[in-house]
Amino acid sequence: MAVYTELAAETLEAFLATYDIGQLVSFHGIAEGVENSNFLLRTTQGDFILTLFERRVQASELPWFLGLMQHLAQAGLTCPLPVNDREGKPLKILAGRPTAITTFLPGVSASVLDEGLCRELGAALAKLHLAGKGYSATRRNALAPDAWGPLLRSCSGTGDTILPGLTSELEQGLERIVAEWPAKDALPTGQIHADLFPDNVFFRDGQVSGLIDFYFACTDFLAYDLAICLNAWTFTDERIFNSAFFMALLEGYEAVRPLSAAEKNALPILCQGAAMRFLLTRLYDWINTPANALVTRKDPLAYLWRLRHFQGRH
Ligand SMILES: Nc1ncnc2c1ncn2[C@@H]1O[C@H](COP(=O)(O)OP(=O)(O)O)[C@@H](O)[C@H]1O
Ligand SMILES: N[C@@H](CCOP(=O)(O)O)C(=O)O
Repeated sequence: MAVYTELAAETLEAFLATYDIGQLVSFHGIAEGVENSNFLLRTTQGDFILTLFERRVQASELPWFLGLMQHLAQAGLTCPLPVNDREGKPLKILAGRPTAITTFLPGVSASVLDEGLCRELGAALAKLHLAGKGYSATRRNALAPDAWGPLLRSCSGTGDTILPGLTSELEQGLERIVAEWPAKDALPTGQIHADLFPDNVFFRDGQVSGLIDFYFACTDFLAYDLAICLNAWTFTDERIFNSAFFMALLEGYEAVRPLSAAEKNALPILCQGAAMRFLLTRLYDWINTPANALVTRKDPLAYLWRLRHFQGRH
């Protein structure tokens, strides 16, 4: 999260008056994250998260995300729950943005990863995939391979200012990924989180205690979600691959949901695709983040090193 839209206390007080969650005690913008504006609200009834949806999220898709969170919570996962206003509405408009209040989850994300945490995360991801089964509404992945070419072209010219030769390296990498990407019905699909990075997972006593940030969730290959996590969790210092973390994450996942042979075969290309997807959105954001926003841009090159690793180049 981040803060792109500032809020005055009076605006927030008036907004909260349409809910039944007590009076505002304090609030502050959350600097972590990059997508939406987020505030931690303390009211006389407890803590809540206020999200103003800013960027990649389509307002028409918000009911799907909120419904997924509700479904997963009912299936036993710990994730934020949308809070309804007095009229029973979970989605409103504040400062011209679609806005939701969700429950606050206690817990902290891991600042230093280890094999045990990777194993736990793998198991939690597989449980999410199983729990998502009963949620039948689908959402197309707006950041699937067909979106990567246009995203790269929209950054053209800028890539090489970050690293000479980057644009042509990405064009070649992308061509191969798109050519080898599994066909639509080649692998099991379902509801995927699609952004289960360490900052979106809370742990307590070494066990996963909660998952947050479902606003990239979509219906896609389950093994692609695993590939995203293998990218995000198994490199230290942003470029050093840790094979023990990789194996632990895979084992944790397979202890709950064993992979099919087709999924195992596809994993190398799915890992390349996952690296490409985060590299491209980071590259786009590197150029397009407003200078006055409370946000820390993420380094695109951290995912170039991952891409090269999964391409077998070191
Ligand atoms: N439901 C929640 N409970 C507790 N903390 C939260 C919750 N949602 C977000 N946060 C805090 O806000 C930070 C950014 O949230 P995140 O959902 O990752 O943002 P974004 O939508 O921009 O990706 C998290 O790292 C966490 O500290
Ligand atoms: N995980 C993405 C950025 C968006 O996620 P957030 O949870 O940090 O807001 C990345 O690392 O590129």
